Amino acid sequence: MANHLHRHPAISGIDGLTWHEALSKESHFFSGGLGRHSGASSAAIYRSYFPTVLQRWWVERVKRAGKWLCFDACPVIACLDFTADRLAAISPNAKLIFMMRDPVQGAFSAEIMMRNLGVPLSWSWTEDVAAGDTRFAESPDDVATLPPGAALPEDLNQRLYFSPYGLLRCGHYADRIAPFLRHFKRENMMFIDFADFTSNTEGVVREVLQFVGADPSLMPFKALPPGMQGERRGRQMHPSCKRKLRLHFAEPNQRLYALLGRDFGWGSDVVRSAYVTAGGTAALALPGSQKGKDEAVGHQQQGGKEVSIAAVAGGTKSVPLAAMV
Ligand SMILES: Nc1ncnc2c1ncn2[C@@H]1O[C@H](COP(=O)(O)OS(=O)(=O)O)[C@@H](OP(=O)(O)O)[C@H]1O
Repeated sequence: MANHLHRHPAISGIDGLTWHEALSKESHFFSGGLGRHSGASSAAIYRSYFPTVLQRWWVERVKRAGKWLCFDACPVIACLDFTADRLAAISPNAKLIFMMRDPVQGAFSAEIMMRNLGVPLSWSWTEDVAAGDTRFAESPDDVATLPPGAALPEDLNQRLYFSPYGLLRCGHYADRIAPFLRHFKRENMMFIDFADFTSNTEGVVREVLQFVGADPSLMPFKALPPGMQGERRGRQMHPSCKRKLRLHFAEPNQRLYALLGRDFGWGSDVVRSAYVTAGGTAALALPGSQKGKDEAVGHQQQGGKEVSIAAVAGGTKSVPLAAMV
């Protein structure tokens, strides 16, 4: 999406760094790109990431392409709850676009991206689920309500990117959207299913242009290669891990669908999951059931492995994407 928006004559991205393609679309300002004591609350400093007002003059007066718009396609903005009020203080009328991918796919994409960058992760979604598996252990989110201007924890990025639960938390979309709903008008927020973007890229790009107030007719659509594509190099999520993640996300996904009044259909293959309990009795767990309860009921220890049996019932990541300022 960022690559498409860059093509519009009225839209500028950030003036990014060059060593990785992510840095030409993502400021990482709110997650401490300028240091954890930088406050990440200053409008002037945030503005310095973007082209100068000379660009506005060029776009609006010379090219006559409409109102000049800038965007920051930094997914961590929406992964960190404390960013909502900082962003609102800087740009209260920003248009927010949340592009959300099936969080199971998103979690694997995140691991692949980090491994391809050479990050030595101590865990992998390619491994079988084991008894007491720490990959799914909940960790506290002690930065959720960090006050504006407060210093960021030194290990914020490690927690966000390197800890499995840090990544899973990003996929609890209803919870991540909630702070933004408190600080921004609903009509300034747009929600996109990544699957719609990939299957109907032109249509979704056009909708985004209309939403932000850019004239779609000024940008003839062109198919582009996927941005930030992660080479799999034969790596696959372990089936047991995938099932466990499906169950992990079933309840947060249902809350997202209720919040937005729209069923994204992620993991519809595990609509009903029958587990074998330790006593050998099958228990039915529905995606809307209470968080944590499913796992307590449904997993059996067999030779040190945790076993779940999913009954398939029909059918077969963020991320949040951009803040327009
Ligand atoms: N047009 C199009 N079609 C299909 N897939 C696409 C497209 N654009 C981006 N992608 C896939 O999106 C993943 C990268 O997303 P992001 O650029 O948002 O990365 S990040 O979240 O900012 O890290 C990354 O997913 P994976 O390859 O699964 O890792 C990209 O391949």
